[in-house]
Amino acid sequence: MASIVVIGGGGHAKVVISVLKKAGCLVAGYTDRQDRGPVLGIPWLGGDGVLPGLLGTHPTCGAIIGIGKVDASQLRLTLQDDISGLGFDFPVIVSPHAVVNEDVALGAGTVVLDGVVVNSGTETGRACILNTNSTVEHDCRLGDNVHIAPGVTLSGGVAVGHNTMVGTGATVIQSVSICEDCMIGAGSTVVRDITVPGTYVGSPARRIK
Ligand SMILES: CC(=O)SCCNC(=O)CCNC(=O)[C@H](O)C(C)(C)COP(=O)(O)OP(=O)(O)OC[C@H]1O[C@@H](n2cnc3c(N)ncnc32)[C@H](O)[C@@H]1OP(=O)(O)O
Repeated sequence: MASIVVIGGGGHAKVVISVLKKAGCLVAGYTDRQDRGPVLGIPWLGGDGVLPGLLGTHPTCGAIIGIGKVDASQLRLTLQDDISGLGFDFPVIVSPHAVVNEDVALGAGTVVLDGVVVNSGTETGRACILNTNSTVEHDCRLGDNVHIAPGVTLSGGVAVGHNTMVGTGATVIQSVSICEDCMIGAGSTVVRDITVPGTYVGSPARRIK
């Protein structure tokens, strides 16, 4: 049976491992710089240096990034690309408690956590996080490494560029585009296109950095 290794053993990894277990995946272990002990019963395998050897013992092993994202950094995507280069597949992980409707395309290594609704016609890039209880309405376009934080609502036809994070509980009205490398503050409301990378907060959201 194929198994999966989780990259990172912190808080986001815990959520991902819980979803993997519910989805019936066999989790081989997690990698991390430090031994955090078993995470939800899943063992530490060592640092990322153990990954090439793992393909020898677990030839059908896939991987998923268990490191969260609270900014517009590229780290998760860089890690995913590096580990893909070793020969690991990055499957799409969807919680059995999420709803992904017809005609949705999710990029490699994207995780869809509990309570998420993704509506028809939406596409995401690679390594995205659709976090707990977020809603991604119809016909949205998300780039690579986008984090839609818990409780966010993206209305229909929204576009979000690579590496952007939309913070907890934020709302984006229909047909708005947010460019790459942005940080949208928790609880903000985005009502106009955002075309310059930066940090945006408030209702309506305005650039502060
Ligand atoms: C499962 C999980 O936990 S996933 C993680 C989810 N986490 C999030 O969604 C975090 C989102 N992050 C935020 O909202 C942050 O406050 C940020 C990134 C927008 C700003 O953080 P920083 O860059 O550190 O800015 P800082 O805290 O210095 O605030 C700058 C100003 O913006 C204001 N501000 C910061 N965040 C917000 C916000 N969300 N809404 C309105 N105003 C805000 C501050 O009050 C401050 O105003 P002041 O200068 O008048 O005092």
